[in-house]
Amino acid sequence: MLTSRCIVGITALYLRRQIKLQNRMSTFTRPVAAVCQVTATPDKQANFSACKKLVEEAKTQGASMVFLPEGFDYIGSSREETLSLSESLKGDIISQYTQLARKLEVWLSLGGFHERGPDWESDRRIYNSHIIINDKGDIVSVYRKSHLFDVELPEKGVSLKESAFTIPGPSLVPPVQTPVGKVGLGICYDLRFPELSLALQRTGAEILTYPSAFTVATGAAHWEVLLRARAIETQCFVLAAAQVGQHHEKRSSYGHALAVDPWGEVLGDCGGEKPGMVLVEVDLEKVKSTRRNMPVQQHRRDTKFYQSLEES
Ligand SMILES: O=C(O)CNC(=O)[C@H](CS)NC(=O)CCC(=O)C(=O)O
Repeated sequence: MLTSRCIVGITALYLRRQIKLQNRMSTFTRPVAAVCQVTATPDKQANFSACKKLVEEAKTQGASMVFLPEGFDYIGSSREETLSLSESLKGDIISQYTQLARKLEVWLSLGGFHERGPDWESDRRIYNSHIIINDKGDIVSVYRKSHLFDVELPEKGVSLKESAFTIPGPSLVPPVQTPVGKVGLGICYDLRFPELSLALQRTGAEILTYPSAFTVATGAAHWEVLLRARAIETQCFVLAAAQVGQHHEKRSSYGHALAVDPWGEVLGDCGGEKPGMVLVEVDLEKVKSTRRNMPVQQHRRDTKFYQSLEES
């Protein structure tokens, strides 16, 4: 009796282990994206170490592309500090990341790099740049944030003037083919402009990315609603890495790095407390079936149709 119960116990354990293994393997049937959240400070080296750990962990867990937020390099405590810490694409920070991508053979979305502008020596202005690095360590795309966050919300304690140090990007960039799908590039505040997401969708995006450093007040009110709306309108996956928590005495971010599927369902949420990541399987069949079943892109009228009210 005792013996047989024992065997039953062991068999049950064995079966449970098999099921676990099967579940684990089933999460690997599609390419995996890691959507990260960090608490960057003005300390660039510490920020790199923290991001590197997340990238290594994501790779170990099977991710083929890792998404880091706006300000992954640093969040400065003053305009002066933000400017003086900036670098060019050929500087140390980006070369550390290209080496990391090459060594781990993983793709990276670096969500908002403080990039010295073309006339840095004379005007000390930067771009806010979203950089895609492939698994060989090459920079394959650079998108420069086109909508700048100049916002005063006195009753919410929000006052930021991004244009005081940043040049608006000159253009959108075409979606990039990656191991998880075709990725359209935005940054943070760009999320509020559906024109941008539609333009990316029309040119082939299957995944939209909005690496962010949302304020706590605007994040609580708008973040998830906007991300899900962009996913539903475009029938794309939306992956949004985020900054979370306190960066320095004057600034905190909302967190909740999010992964949303083309139906608008939240697949993963990093919460509002601490750094971390969510791993999501990107099943591009979901993009196809959502678009097939409800072909809103085909139902959309031409641009003239929507402008007709302004002209009359
Ligand atoms: O300043 C840096 O170093 C990095 N850049 C940012 O943090 C940017 C510009 S201040 N933040 C946002 O766009 C927040 C948007 C937002 O919170 C909203 O749209 O509600």
